[in-house]
Amino acid sequence: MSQKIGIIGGSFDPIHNGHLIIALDACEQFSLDRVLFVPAFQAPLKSKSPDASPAQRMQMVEKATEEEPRFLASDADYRFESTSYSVRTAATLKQDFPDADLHWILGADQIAQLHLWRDIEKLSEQVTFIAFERPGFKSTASPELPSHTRIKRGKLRQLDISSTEIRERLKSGQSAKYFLPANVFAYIKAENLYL
Ligand SMILES: Nc1ncnc2c1ncn2[C@@H]1O[C@H](COP(=O)(O)OP(=O)(O)OP(=O)(O)O)[C@@H](O)[C@H]1O
Ligand SMILES: O=C(O)c1ccc[n+]([C@@H]2O[C@H](COP(=O)([O-])O)[C@@H](O)[C@H]2O)c1
Repeated sequence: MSQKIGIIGGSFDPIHNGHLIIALDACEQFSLDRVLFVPAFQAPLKSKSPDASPAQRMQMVEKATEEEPRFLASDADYRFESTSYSVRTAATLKQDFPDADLHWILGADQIAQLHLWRDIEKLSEQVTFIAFERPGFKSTASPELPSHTRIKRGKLRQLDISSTEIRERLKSGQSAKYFLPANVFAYIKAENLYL
C-alpha cells in the first residue's frame, strides 16, 4: 500500500509550536504515515528574506522534529538555491518517494492565496491539500482555483502563534519560551538570533 506523506513547507524563521501542532493534527486526522518539514530556501510570496540563515533554519527544524518518529526534516527545497516553488518541491519529493500519496499541509493565510501559487494546475494534480484555520485569516479558497484542486479541512483549532510574533518578542526583549520547543529556544539564544 502507498505511504501517505504529509509535507509542511515554510520559512520556519523560526519553526514554532503552531507548525508542530498542525502537523500532528494532520497525522492523526488523516492517518498520515509521516510528515516532512521542508524549509523554503526563499518562500515565493514573501518579499522579505528570512532573518536566520538556511542552515540555521534547518538546524531548528531538525531539533524541533527529533523526538517525533513520524516527523522528518527534508532538504528538498535546499537542493536548488532559488525561490522555493511548491510545484518543484512536490516533484522532488515524488522522486524521493515514488509510491507516496502526497498531502500538502498549510494554514489559512496560504489557502486564501493558493490560486496565486506557481503552476497550481499541476501542483493540484500532484498533492491533496490539508488546510487549517488560523486566527486573523479567512480560510476561504478562491473560486479561481482549478476545479480538480482537492482541499481537506483539518478539525477546527485556532493557534494564535506566528514566527513574526516570536521574532518581534525577542527583538523587544520579551521571552518566546513556550512558543516553540525548548531545544529550539535554547538554539536561538546560543546563536543570538532575532535580537
Ligand atoms: N498558527 C498557525 N496555525 C495554522 N497554520 C500555521 C500557523 N503558523 C504557521 N502556519 C502554516 O505553516 C506554514 C509555514 O508557515 P511559516 O513558516 O511562514 O510560519 P509563519 O508563522 O506564518 O511565519 P511568519 O510570521 O514569518 O509569516 C504555512 O502554511 C502557514 O500557513
Ligand atoms: O509555489 C508557490 O508559488 C508558493 C507560494 C507561496 C508559498 N509557497 C510555499 O508555502 C510554504 C509556506 O510559505 P510561507 O510564505 O508561509 O513561508 C512554503 O513551502 C512556500 O514555498 C509556495
